[in-house]
Amino acid sequence: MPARFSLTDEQRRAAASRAEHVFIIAAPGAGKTTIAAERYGVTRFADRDPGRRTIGVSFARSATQEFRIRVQQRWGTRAVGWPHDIKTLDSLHCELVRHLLVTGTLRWPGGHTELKVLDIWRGQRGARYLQPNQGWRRVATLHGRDVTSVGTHITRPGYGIGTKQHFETHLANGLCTHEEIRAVLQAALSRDDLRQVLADYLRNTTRSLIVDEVFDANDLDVDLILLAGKSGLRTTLIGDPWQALYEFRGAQPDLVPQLVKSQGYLSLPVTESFRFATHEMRHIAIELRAGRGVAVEDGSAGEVDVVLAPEWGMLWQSDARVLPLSFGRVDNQTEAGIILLLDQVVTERFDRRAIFAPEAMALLGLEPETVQAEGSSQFRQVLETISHGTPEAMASALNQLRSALKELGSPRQLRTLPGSGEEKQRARLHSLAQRLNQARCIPGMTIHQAKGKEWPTVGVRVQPTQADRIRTGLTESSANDRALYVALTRASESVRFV
Ligand SMILES: Nc1ncnc2c1ncn2[C@@H]1O[C@H](COP(=O)(O)OP(=O)(O)OP(=O)(O)O)[C@@H](O)[C@H]1O
Repeated sequence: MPARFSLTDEQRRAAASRAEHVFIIAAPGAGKTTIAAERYGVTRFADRDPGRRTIGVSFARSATQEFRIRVQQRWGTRAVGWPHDIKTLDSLHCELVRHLLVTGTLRWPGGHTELKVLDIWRGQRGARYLQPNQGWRRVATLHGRDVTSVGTHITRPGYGIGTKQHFETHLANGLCTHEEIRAVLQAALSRDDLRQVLADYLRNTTRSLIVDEVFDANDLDVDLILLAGKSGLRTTLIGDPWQALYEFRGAQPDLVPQLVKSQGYLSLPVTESFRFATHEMRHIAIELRAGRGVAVEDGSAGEVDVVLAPEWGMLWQSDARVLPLSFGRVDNQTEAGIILLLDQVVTERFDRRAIFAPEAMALLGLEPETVQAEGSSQFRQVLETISHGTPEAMASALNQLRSALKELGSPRQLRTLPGSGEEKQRARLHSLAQRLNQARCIPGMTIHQAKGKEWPTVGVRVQPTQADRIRTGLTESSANDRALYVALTRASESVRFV
């Protein structure tokens, strides 16, 4: 199937290079995902090596889905049929650990070889939101060939399990999170015998590995790519160091140049960008990348297609025409219920889902099919109540919402929240009520959610200190500056502070 447009010479050279290890570095809109999809097909159909696959990986689920869609549009659905695949790095980790378990190389508690892998522990028995210096948490480790657990100091805030008994019971039930998978894989890679088993597996199953957004890789990912290269896989790394955003997952953009150097990658820069249709945007993109400051004009929410901010809270505090796609992390069942309420509103307004809606349903123990079939009329009544806008209306809407969730089948005890918890939820409902009266709303999302996407006009909402950084110049080594760079380069026509 022909491409919808002709690739440039730079893009074609990058996609079709015969070098075993290729490193493609490209600016926003220069076609990284386009090239990744092209190269996927080139290696997938060129290597007549039945049984050995071409595998494409990326980090976020949304980016992986985009990669898959582009491949299917370009090469047809067969291109990703077995044994070939496009998946997240996290699912490749799971596949490798599964191999170690089914071959008996490692033993999981209870003898499990098929695991249920959660994103986070939240909602599971014994799970708490743990803050640094709050004591110990359990992590998975290897003792000989057995997966077991050990206590460690809490260094990063997040959901975890502090007690040995709860943690090991989950493991013995075949339940874990991606963090346990990463810990086991990391421990396996640090042992020569187990590393060899993984190298053999990669060599026997895979011919070509294509990594999109490689600057989001953490040390484990980089080690795996290194192992893949050493095991004879053709490896392609594609990315932009200015767009590394996954610090929370341990991204270490500095490791990529070391990897590229140590394995003799052929570097192929792709410079021409297709995103920027105006002089204003071309100027902004070039100046920011050169570390120079730019003047971004002020505008109003009414004149942009989307509003981006570093945090969800900043979006809710902005113009009432901005309807954010989430409230952020869901900490309790009432918050989960409010996300489902928001989900109904954003689905109607924008034909897209609220961020964290699936997690909210899981936390409430609700079946997505039931919520879809029966939730709408229940949530409509709650929305009708909050539209009155009074504090009393918000309080009674919360009770109404809790009853609705019970009726939809939530097995959870939906209680009134202690302390200022209830007030916080009323404030959320009030913010949502303000949006319901608007004739037109503009979607709002965090910069992380906007990565890899583009709109004609983009509104950016930042703190005064961040606006100063944009005026004086950004640096690639600062995670905060990189996020600002990603936000400002999402627009094809214009960007405004809102
Ligand atoms: N050779 C080309 N001719 C015309 N349009 C192109 C070409 N290559 C890519 N594009 C278009 O440019 C846009 C950006 O491409 P793509 O999303 O692949 O870039 P990207 O580098 O992954 O962007 P980002 O860095 O923002 O994630 C897309 O709309 C794509 O269809």
